[in-house]
Amino acid sequence: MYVVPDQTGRYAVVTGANSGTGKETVRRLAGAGARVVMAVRTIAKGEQARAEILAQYPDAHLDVRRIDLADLASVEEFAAGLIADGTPIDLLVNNAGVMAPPTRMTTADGFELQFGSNFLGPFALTLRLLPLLLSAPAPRVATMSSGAANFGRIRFDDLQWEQGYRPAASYAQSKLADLMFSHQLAAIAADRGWNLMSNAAHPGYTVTNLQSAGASLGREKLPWWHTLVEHFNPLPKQGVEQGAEPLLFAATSREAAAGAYYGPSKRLGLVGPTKLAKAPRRSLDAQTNTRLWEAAERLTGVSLLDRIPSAG
Ligand SMILES: NC(=O)c1ccc[n+]([C@@H]2O[C@H](COP(=O)([O-])OP(=O)(O)OC[C@H]3O[C@@H](n4cnc5c(N)ncnc54)[C@H](O)[C@@H]3O)[C@@H](O)[C@H]2O)c1
Repeated sequence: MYVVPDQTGRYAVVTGANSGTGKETVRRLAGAGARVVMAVRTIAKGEQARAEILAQYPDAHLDVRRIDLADLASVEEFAAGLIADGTPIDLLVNNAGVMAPPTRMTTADGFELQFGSNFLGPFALTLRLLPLLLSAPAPRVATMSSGAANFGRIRFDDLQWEQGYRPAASYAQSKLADLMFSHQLAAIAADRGWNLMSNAAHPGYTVTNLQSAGASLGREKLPWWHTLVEHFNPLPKQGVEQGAEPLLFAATSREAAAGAYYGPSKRLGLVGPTKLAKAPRRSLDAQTNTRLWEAAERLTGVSLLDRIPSAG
């Protein structure tokens, strides 16, 4: 079991903090002494998770705040709240995500739901919080990708899946985009001499709400392929305590490195202790990563130069 080093004095923001690996990440960060902003879409669910964590760690400093990553105005409002507070952010954990709505859905801004909430929302959030991150002494941005990134391809000619939506391929694209974003942020930080560590993780196969039926995704019942996977799947699965470890390692370990990608080490990389994961080749091409970054700046209207006027 990975032991999170002392986080006393560190201020963290975790998205998707009310369930799954996000809630476990908050629990372990709080247990190690961090103050944590629990960024959630539904305040009541966030408060419920907060109460559960406080039952274990009564002295934890947990602040539940609303963000909808599928709505750029909500991302801006959330960031504005933190900017108004002015507290330097030591750690941003881009954990939240959705998987494979059976039919094409869109965000408030008209983006395909997975590309919008798994990649563009976190992209805008990270850029908006950069000034607060860069005012912390040793800031980190840990981003949750997925083994699905291995099967992803960035469809620059149809990022929003307007020509033939495929749920799993769209999820894979969004998670590859997360990894490319993490690599590109690390490259930018190195280039500009920022003391900011950007890295990424994937949780292997972890039992969470991600795979459940959910009316909010238009999924009254599980997709057929998921039922097959559940019944015949010989793949190992793990609980959130284990599944959150690569992300916690990326976010807190003194051995973690900028630009690195972490995942479980055993049985097809789906379970087991954390180790460096092999990033898909497609996530390592600097030119393509720059192209994706520029597309994200255009689509979100949030750019690096706006955030850090003196940069460049
Ligand atoms: N569980 C797995 O096996 C697995 C595998 C690979 C990657 N992942 C990744 O792990 C991360 C966490 O997922 P999980 O497995 O804990 O599932 P989960 O469904 O329990 O957690 C996802 C969280 O994201 C939040 N979220 C979704 N859309 C949001 C939005 N628009 N705005 C704000 N929050 C939003 C949800 O409310 C929830 O709290 C995701 O990024 C997912 O892609 C999970």
